[in-house]
Amino acid sequence: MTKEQLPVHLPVLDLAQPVEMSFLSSLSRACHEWGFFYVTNHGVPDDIFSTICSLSKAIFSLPPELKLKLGPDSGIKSYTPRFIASPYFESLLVSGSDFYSSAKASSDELGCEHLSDLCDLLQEYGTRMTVVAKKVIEVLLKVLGNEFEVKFTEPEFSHCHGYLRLINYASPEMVTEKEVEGLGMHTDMSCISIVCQDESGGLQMRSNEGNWLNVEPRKGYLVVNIGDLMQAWSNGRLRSAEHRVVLRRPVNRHSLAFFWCFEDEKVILAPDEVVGKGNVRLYRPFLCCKYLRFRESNEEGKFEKIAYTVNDFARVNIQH
Ligand SMILES: O=C(O)CCC(=O)C(=O)O
Ligand SMILES: [Fe+2]
Repeated sequence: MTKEQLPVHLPVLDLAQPVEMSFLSSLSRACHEWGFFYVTNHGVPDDIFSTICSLSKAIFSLPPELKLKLGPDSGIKSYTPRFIASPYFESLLVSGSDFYSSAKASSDELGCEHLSDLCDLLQEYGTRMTVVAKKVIEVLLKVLGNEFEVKFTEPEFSHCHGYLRLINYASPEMVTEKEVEGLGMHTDMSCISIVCQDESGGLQMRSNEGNWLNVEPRKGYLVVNIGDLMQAWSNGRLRSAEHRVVLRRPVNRHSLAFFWCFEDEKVILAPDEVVGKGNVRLYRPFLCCKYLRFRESNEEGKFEKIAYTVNDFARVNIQH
C-alpha cells in the first residue's frame, strides 16, 4: 500500500442553489468513489465553530481525573479520554435534539456552570446541522435517481437523529516522523457525518487503491462523508469512506463532527427499487442498534485500529 499525498477536487454542494443535473453526476461519482464532498451556503455562521472550540478549552484543559467524571465509565458517558482512540484524541459527545441540555449536563457535572454560552452555541450549531443533514440526505436520494427523494425521504429518514462530537487533538510533542496518526482509519457508523476541522487540516480519505488523500479545510465549507448506515441502505451505491486524521505540526487540533443516524429500532434494508432490477442485494436486513453495538464491542480499547465495518456485519457473499 502506497501512502503518497495527491490533491483531489471534491465537488461542492451549494445549498443555496437548485441542484443541476450536471452537478448531480459529479456528486454521484464522488459519492461512489470517495464518499466525501463539500457543502457550502449551509447557513452555519463562519465564526460559530471557532467560538465553540475556544469555549470548549475550559473543559478540555481540566485535570484528567475531573474529566473522567464524564466517562467512559461514569453514568453520563459523554467523554472519551486520551489513549482510547489514540494517544492524542479526546472528545466530548453532545446528543440531540436537545443539544443544550446534553452539553449542560456535562458542564454541570464538571462544575463548569458558567459555560451556558457554550451550551447555547452547541444548541444552535446542532440545530443548524440538523437542517443541513436533512437537505443533504434529500440530495443523496436525488443522486440515486428515480425521484427517490420524493419517495423515500419521509418514510425512511424522518426519524433520524443527530449528535455532535467535539474533538480535541493534543499537539504531538516531538514529531520525528512526517506525521502522526491522531485518529486511525475508520468508517463512520452514521448515515452521513458533517465535519468542521480547524485550519491545521489533517483529515484524510482513503482511495480504493489504498492511497491517503487530504481533505483540506476550506473557509465557509463543511465536509460531508457518507457513513456505514447509508452505504448499507443504498446497497453500496454510496460509499462509506475510510478516513483518518493525521497531525502534522505541533499544534493542538480541533474539530467538530455531526453524525446523522437512523433511529435505533430501524431495520436497515435497501428498498427493492434502490437495489435495482437484476442487481444483487449486498446487505441482509439488520437492526440499527445491533450494528452500533457490534461496532462498540469491537472498538473497545482498540479504537486506533478499527477493522470492522458494516461489510463485516451484514454483507452477504463477501468477496475477498
Ligand atoms: O477530526 C476530524 O476531522 C474527523 C473526526 C472523525 O472522523 C470522527 O470523529 O469520526
Ligand atoms: Fe469519522
